[in-house]
Amino acid sequence: MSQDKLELIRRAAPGVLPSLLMCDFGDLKSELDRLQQAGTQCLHLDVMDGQFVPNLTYGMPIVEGIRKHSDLPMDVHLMIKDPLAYAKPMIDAGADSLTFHVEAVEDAAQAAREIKSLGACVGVALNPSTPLEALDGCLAEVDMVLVMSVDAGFGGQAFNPIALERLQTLKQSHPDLLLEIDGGINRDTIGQARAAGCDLFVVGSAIFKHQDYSAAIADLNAQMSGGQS
Ligand SMILES: O=C(CO)[C@@H](O)[C@H](O)COP(=O)(O)O
Repeated sequence: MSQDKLELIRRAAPGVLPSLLMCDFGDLKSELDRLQQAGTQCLHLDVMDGQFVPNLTYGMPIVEGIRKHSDLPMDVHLMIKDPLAYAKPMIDAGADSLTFHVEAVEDAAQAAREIKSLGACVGVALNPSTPLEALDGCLAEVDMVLVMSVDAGFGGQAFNPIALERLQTLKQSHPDLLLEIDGGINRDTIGQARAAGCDLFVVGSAIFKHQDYSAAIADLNAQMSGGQS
């Protein structure tokens, strides 16, 4: 089952995952329709608890609401203090992939095993200030690594290039892992991240600040492949 979910997420690679953090939540159904029409293959959902990060977003009711209106795979990024307490409720609400922060748990390998046993694809995330070695004990247990290129918590921050070295290192040491990047991804940074080995590109501002999501995503895809828009 977790293998099927991994396959679902893998099918979106290489590709752009719109981060719903930046969307119009008052008009969520239209936003989902616009993203689907723009060719989105997978949605990225940012769950924040106001404790692990100084921002608060949403929980299971919104994830469930999105699931009712969209068949797209949902990649859920848990920026919360106690990811294991919410893993099953999030999966029941419709999450296909759950990513927890290595900084939030005592035993990342055990957390990954627990999430996988619930049937989801499992990812581990790390902030720019956390040493890459913090992942050493859990890489054999996860399907995906989310390399943060900003401090988790807010959209619209500047890209931190430390993420590029990390992607290169992980690609070399663990070529089978899915690699995802999140934060400050736009037409200037997406090509560098792809060249560093990244598979999935979470994008907020560089889609939602545009009126035309199709054009914005097409441009990001073109830049990702080193082409011109
Ligand atoms: O998880 C986060 C922030 O913690 C992200 O998903 C942001 O929402 C990405 O936004 P941009 O940096 O692309 O504006």
